[in-house]
Amino acid sequence: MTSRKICFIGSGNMARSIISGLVNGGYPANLIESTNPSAGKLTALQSEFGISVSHDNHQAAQNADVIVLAVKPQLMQAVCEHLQNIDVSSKLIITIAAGIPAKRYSDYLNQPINLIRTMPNTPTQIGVGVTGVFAPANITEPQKQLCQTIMATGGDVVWVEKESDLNNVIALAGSSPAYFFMFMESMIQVGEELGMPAESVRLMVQQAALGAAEMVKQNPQLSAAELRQNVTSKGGTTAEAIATFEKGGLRDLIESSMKNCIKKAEDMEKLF
Ligand SMILES: NC(=O)C1=CN([C@@H]2O[C@H](COP(=O)(O)OP(=O)(O)OC[C@H]3O[C@@H](n4cnc5c(N)ncnc54)[C@H](OP(=O)(O)O)[C@@H]3O)[C@@H](O)[C@H]2O)C=CC1
Ligand SMILES: O=C(O)[C@@H]1CCC=N1
Repeated sequence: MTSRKICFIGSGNMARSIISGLVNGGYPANLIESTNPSAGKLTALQSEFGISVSHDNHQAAQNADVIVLAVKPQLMQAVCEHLQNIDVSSKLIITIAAGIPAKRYSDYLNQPINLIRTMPNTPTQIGVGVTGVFAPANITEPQKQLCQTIMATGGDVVWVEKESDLNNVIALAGSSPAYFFMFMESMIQVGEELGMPAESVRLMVQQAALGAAEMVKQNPQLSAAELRQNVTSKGGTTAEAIATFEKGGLRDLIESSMKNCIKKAEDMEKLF
């Protein structure tokens, strides 16, 4: 495992997920620092993962070999401008922000930089995440390998050749855990309205989702459609549920949701 010092600028949901993946994946906690303006998240990260924490972005970035930019896109410019007088020529910068083109960061930092753009997702916190990664042409193989090592502690890593493909990654993986949570949220609500005990309802929905995902994973020779058909007895109960989804336009809805997700990322790129 690498011995590079990593600092996270911003300690919100996604930084926490990556830190959790890193520490649980064996990355030394004493090489990780995370910054945030408010104290609560820092205290929690420090006690849970044993990492260093700070309110001082500048000092943390100065001390790090790898800087992970993990603030909201609209704060990114101001956060980077505050770091402008740090010489980052020997550092690797990894951004996780949606909707900011890689080339903008050298303007924000006012110097040439080594930056890799990534799109992780929150299941990274339990080691089953997936991260899309795009490296601009100036990034070296050792820098790519370092990024791969860091992001792989949280799960799978998918490298994309074209930066624009990262917006597809957002729709497929970055944002998509929320789609599945919403599906489960709705099922849990119905189950509870049917009068089943909340704990049993959650267990059934959770295990059905987990089991379905695991079956996709363990049966690469079968398409998702075939796995669905294997559940669906002719004239049976599942067929009725699926027909209701079809009639309600679920497939069109999924397509337009994903396309709107991509469009939002593209629109954000025009703003930054
Ligand atoms: N959540 C997700 O599933 C994913 C998010 N991303 C990207 O990750 C980034 C962060 O998103 P997410 O973690 O969800 O957002 P959060 O709001 O949870 O985290 C952002 C954090 O940045 C902190 N912050 C605000 N200002 C500063 C500052 N000046 N210096 C340092 N930290 C600061 C905030 O602190 P405070 O709350 O105290 O203001 C907050 O803790 C975004 O760019 C997003 O596009 C990418 C993939 C997936
Ligand atoms: O919702 C967002 O903008 C971020 C990016 C992907 C997941 N969360």
